[in-house]
Amino acid sequence: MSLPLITLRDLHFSYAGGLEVLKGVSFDLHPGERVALTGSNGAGKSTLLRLINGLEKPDQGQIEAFGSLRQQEKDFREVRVRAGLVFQDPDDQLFCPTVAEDLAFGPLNLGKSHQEVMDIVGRTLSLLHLEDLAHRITHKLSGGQKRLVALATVMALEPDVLLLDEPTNDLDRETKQRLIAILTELPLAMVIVSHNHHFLNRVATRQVELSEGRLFEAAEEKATVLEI
Ligand SMILES: Nc1ncnc2c1ncn2[C@@H]1O[C@H](COP(=O)(O)OP(=O)(O)OP(=O)(O)O)[C@@H](O)[C@H]1O
Repeated sequence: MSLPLITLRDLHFSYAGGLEVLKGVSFDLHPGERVALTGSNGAGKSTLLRLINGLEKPDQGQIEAFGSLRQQEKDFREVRVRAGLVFQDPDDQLFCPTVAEDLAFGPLNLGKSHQEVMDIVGRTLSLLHLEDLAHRITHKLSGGQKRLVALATVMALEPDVLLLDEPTNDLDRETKQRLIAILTELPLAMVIVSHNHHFLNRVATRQVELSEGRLFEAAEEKATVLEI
């Protein structure tokens, strides 16, 4: 198997003044893997995604991403673009007046030309079947629509890895099916946090569980790892 995109080594983490949430977590994410990250409420799943993305820093342990050790804030700028985190609450992700502007914000910030950005926005909306929402006012969208648009804003950065925190919340059955089809066709590695086991069984190639601050590999691997 190819070299991992992300490696976590013996991560320990506590929020200020709180109990230790992670007590020595090690994990490799390989190209093409779609890893289901499960665990009970408060187990530390969102926290682990935030650590991968550098939004929290470990008390102890190492994070390697895309071939480099990442320690300081500046090391994580590239990681945040290449490992796109879709937050549990879309309102944390969407802040522009319209959907198209929200999608354009990230690529414009990366210095892409107006034409490139227009192409990316069009391509991403079409990939997620969201063309009809392009000129809608973001804060007036439904919960499910916001969730898909939040995913689109991350996809517009053309990441190598997706970190998805509860991606099916607010989605109706049909939209969930559409999301399953989209995710399983994307040639990206993913870590997917969800309590929806039906969804995870359809999408994930591997499952890990966080329990009492430690990460356990599920005994059986699911569908074969996507070869890319
Ligand atoms: N900003 C914060 N400050 C202090 N404690 C926090 C903060 N964010 C989360 N926690 C605590 O850290 C623990 C892990 O939270 P986290 O959100 O990572 O769990 P989770 O597994 O994603 O839970 P859920 O399935 O309910 O979304 C919880 O006890 C939570 O209360």
